[in-house]
Amino acid sequence: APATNDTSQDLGSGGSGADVYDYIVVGSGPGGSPLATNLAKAGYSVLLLEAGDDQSSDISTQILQIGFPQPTNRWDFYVRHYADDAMQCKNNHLTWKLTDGSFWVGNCSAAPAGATLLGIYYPRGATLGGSSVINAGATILPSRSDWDYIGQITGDPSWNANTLRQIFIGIENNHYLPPGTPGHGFSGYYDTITNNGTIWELNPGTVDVFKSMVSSIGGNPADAIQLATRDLNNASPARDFTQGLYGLPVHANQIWRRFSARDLVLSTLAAKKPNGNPKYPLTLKTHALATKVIFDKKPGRKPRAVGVEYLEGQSIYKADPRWVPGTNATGPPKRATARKEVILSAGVFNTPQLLLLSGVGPQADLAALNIPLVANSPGVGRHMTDNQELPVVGLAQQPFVPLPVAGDPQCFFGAPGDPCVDLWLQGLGPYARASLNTNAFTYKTTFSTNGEVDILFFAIPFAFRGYWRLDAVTNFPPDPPTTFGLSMVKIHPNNRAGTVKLRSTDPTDTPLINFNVFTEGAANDLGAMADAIAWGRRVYRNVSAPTGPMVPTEPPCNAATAAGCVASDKQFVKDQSFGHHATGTCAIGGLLDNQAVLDSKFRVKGVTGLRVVDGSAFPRAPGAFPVVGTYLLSEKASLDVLSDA
Ligand SMILES: Cc1cc2nc3c(=O)[nH]c(=O)nc-3n(C[C@H](O)[C@H](O)[C@H](O)COP(=O)(O)OP(=O)(O)OC[C@H]3O[C@@H](n4cnc5c(N)ncnc54)[C@H](O)[C@@H]3O)c2cc1C
Repeated sequence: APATNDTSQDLGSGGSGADVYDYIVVGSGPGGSPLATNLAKAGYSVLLLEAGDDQSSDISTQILQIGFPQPTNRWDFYVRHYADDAMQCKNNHLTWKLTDGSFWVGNCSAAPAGATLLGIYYPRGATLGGSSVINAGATILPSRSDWDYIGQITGDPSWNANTLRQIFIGIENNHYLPPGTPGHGFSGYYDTITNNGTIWELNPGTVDVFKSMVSSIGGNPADAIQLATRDLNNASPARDFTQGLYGLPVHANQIWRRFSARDLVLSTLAAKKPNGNPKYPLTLKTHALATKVIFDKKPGRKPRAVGVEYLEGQSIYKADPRWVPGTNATGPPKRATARKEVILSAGVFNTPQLLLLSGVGPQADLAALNIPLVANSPGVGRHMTDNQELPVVGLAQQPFVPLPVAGDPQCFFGAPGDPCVDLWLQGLGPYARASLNTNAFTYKTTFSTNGEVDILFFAIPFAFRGYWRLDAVTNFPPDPPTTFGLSMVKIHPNNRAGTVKLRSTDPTDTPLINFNVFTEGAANDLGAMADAIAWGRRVYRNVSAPTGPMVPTEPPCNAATAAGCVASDKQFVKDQSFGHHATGTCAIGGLLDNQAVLDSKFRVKGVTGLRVVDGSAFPRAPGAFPVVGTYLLSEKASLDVLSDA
């Protein structure tokens, strides 16, 4: 049975009674849950601490199409893109808090009097299952070179593309390809699905845009629908180098029920022995905010992680939208002890925060906050990267209206009484079918450094300009129904200049987060994105009637030639691009690289008994989307931890 949402509950079973376990895992997202459940299935007692609660009973967390970040399942971070206020101010999607407590979104020039600038909204999942419960589900394997790169920088031959593909085959439960298709798995836990072409037949306007995209690289526009069902995770060695239109796989099953890391935890907890006792020694505590790793420090030996401190209580972290000033933990910090290891999987912002609070980080930063030094690790909270995104927006000659499907009721995004939810529960209706964002177009710009595609587009009749709270008042008009977005995602960004630093020593405070976008490798990244914008404009102009020719509107540029737009396009990208795939704040690297926080086995350098297994560990952004790569990291780490057990 699903866990309850009661405050600070010990929802598992197999712990030892006292707060002593073989392993303690902090965070239940794609980094933590596979590892925690694998260790428990191997017979080790595991405590899984999760600061959020279990929202399984919220139907919107089950239906992929209506799974948005909710106040009950997210933490709201507000980040900077630049240290420089003037540069930051140009962003059109800054969030401000007004004097009456409400939120307003817009750039600095129009901010209401008295408004307090919070920053650029950057939600993360904070619930059982982490961000995999609220994300868009896009499941795109990293490039082969992303895995080989880790092998190169660490000298560890277990990091290579073939091994990681085998791990993928082991976890995937593919619902869109014929069983036996090479490079895929059909009996794992990670459901994958993509469109079967029907969605495009219902959306002829989108297909008109597809045709122009296909023509732009010399393809046959008549093949557009078939191409938009192709497998983007195919095992061909040419995959990473090949431009074109594909189906975009997502983590969901054949009725588009979201798979998330939560499923792994709940199914492991639910498994019973014949006598009815829990089968696996996994203990889950929700509403448990880890605040510190406890170290055993003996002279002449590296400090050893022996447990964690945690606070119990709902919504005690200040990024929780339900947090109200004065909310406290339900008691003093508790302690749990790990006989073997502590593993941090608290996500790209919270794992470095925890390390810093525990005394592992840049020595000077820790000294400035009077945090006793456990290990000087200059790379903690540094080298953060992100896949910057931006839509190339165009207007069509007519609105994008899908053809009606006989019998389909009007849907209400899961609001009470939504008839589409009732249908979905029977495996029917619009929510049980592919949505429009199940397409991808891979594009190689002239700035690709290794011959691989370096931009991924998804094509939707909507301009996806980033994230902000849905209850905020926005300072921009709604888009007309003729709007289309070629949403671009920068693959292999060169910038790793982002930072996560402590705001204070209060573990319920959010850290200070600055992506320092386009600081490193900017000529390449901005060049590629400007190249891709020019391609998007060409695509729009060549869309056939009745949808086209379309008029490119954003980024705005009235120059007569494509070359004339490059400078303003780059500036627009600098001002308005956004991200939500942050990785790399505790990166794996070579033993001699003092910026590498982890060795190739996820062990935190400078101490023992402590690993980091989540999106923080990537030394470069894994492809265009990080989530499936994070599950693969966790599976690989499971092998490493078990081999040391
Ligand atoms: C809105 C949104 C859309 C996205 N869309 C996609 C997509 O389509 N495809 C894709 O590949 N990626 C997507 N991502 C990114 C992807 O989901 C994340 O990269 C991935 O989930 C990271 O996994 P993780 O385990 O590192 O961290 P998370 O998933 O963030 O999990 C961390 C967990 O740790 C818990 N935690 C944090 N601190 C503590 C603490 N101190 N004590 C106890 N628990 C703690 C949190 O509550 C959370 O549950 C999206 C993300 C968001 C937010």
